[in-house]
Amino acid sequence: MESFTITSKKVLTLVLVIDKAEQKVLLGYKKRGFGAHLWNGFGGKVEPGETTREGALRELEEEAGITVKTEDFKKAGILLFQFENDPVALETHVYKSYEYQGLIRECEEMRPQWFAFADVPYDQMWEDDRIWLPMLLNGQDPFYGRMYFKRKPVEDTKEIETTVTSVVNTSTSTHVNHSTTMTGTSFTTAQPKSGPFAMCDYQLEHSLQGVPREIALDGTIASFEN
Ligand SMILES: CNc1ncnc2c1ncn2[C@@H]1O[C@H](COP(=O)(O)OP(=O)(O)OP(=O)(O)O)[C@@H](O)[C@H]1O
Repeated sequence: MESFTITSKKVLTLVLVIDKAEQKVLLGYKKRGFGAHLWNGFGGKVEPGETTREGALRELEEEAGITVKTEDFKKAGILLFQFENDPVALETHVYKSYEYQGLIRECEEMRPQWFAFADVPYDQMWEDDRIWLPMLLNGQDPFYGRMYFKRKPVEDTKEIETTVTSVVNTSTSTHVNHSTTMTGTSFTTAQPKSGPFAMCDYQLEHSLQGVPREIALDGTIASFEN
């Protein structure tokens, strides 16, 4: 994991609004920027002077036009995204709400749409979403995950061979180690076509006793929320 060493991190947010009665989740189609052409929750960078909660609520209002009351807004977990040969990790604070106020509307960055839990378009989302989003939808939060990404080769050749070298599965944690032979970039069925990165490894712990507040640079949980 030498090439995945990190020296700093950027703090991001990701918000999932859920209609529990209808078993639907609100996602947004990202029209531009990082993760363009993928469906995802709403969120973005936390601005100076803002808490992660404030940043998450602001992005939800900007990108989907809706607000959530503080008491309904729950921290679901933290995901640390690490990229090969990039010392800056993305520490993403994930929030969820079963309630919202206002009218959902599109903006120049995001097109919101409701999806039944069974119809979430995982093949058009970041690859890590299919790992943690089902847990969030099933109420198995709080969770903590670390996801590792490699840049896809530029040339668009045909095949990709993926070998699962180790799988460790316990009731509350999953660790999968993929060794990927990067002979091609045909990520057609299982992976997003448009993203320049491929996930090569991840760790996830869910149903944690507490809600992680921060991840240290060595990847461990630095502190829990009170
Ligand atoms: C690598 N695997 C990933 N899996 C799932 N989600 C991911 C992600 N990597 C980034 N994300 C999310 O994508 C949004 C980017 O936000 P991003 O557009 O960069 O921020 P912001 O809106 O502040 O940008 P502008 O500066 O306005 O363009 C933000 O919610 C962030 O949590």
